[in-house]
Amino acid sequence: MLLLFHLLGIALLFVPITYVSVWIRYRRGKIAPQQADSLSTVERERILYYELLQATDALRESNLIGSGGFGSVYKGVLRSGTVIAVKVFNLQMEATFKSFDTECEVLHSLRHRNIVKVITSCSNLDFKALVLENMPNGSLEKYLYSHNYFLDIR
Ligand SMILES: Nc1ncnc2c1ncn2[C@@H]1O[C@H](COP(=O)(O)OP(=O)(O)OP(=O)(O)O)[C@@H](O)[C@H]1O
Repeated sequence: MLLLFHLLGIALLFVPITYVSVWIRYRRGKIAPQQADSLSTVERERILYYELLQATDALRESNLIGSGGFGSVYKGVLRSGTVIAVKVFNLQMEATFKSFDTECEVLHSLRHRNIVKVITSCSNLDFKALVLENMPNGSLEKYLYSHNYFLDIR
């Protein structure tokens, strides 16, 4: 009889523990796909290659703003009317792939009024570009190292 009480006690303990652990596993399982979903939403928000071509008039020479160590920057206008700067990475150089990934990662995680904002990116096997907020006053470098440009800091 005593043994029966013991077994009943164990069973009574076992049932809620099992229930709680199954519930925790179920919640974890439910949360993981939600995170994946939100990531894929970010992916989906990436701009399409043809949209970038449309915005920059097929990377027209007259839209070229400047060039840097890893590629060229073009001015463009999205269908919404937003003026953008498209940094197209030169994939001829091996280091460019790493630079694109690093710039994506760093600029996406930084948010400051003095740091250029990354609107989105466009990436496939043979084309990589960052869509940046357009800085109409151009490079800070020219203000820092030229005698002909002055910043109005009043
Ligand atoms: N968001 C922007 N808005 C307007 N012009 C920009 C923007 N980003 C870059 N530019 C222009 O394009 C030029 C090239 O920029 P880019 O970032 O490719 O070169 P960088 O600043 O020398 O950096 P890196 O060589 O490391 O890529 C800049 O000097 C600037 O004149």
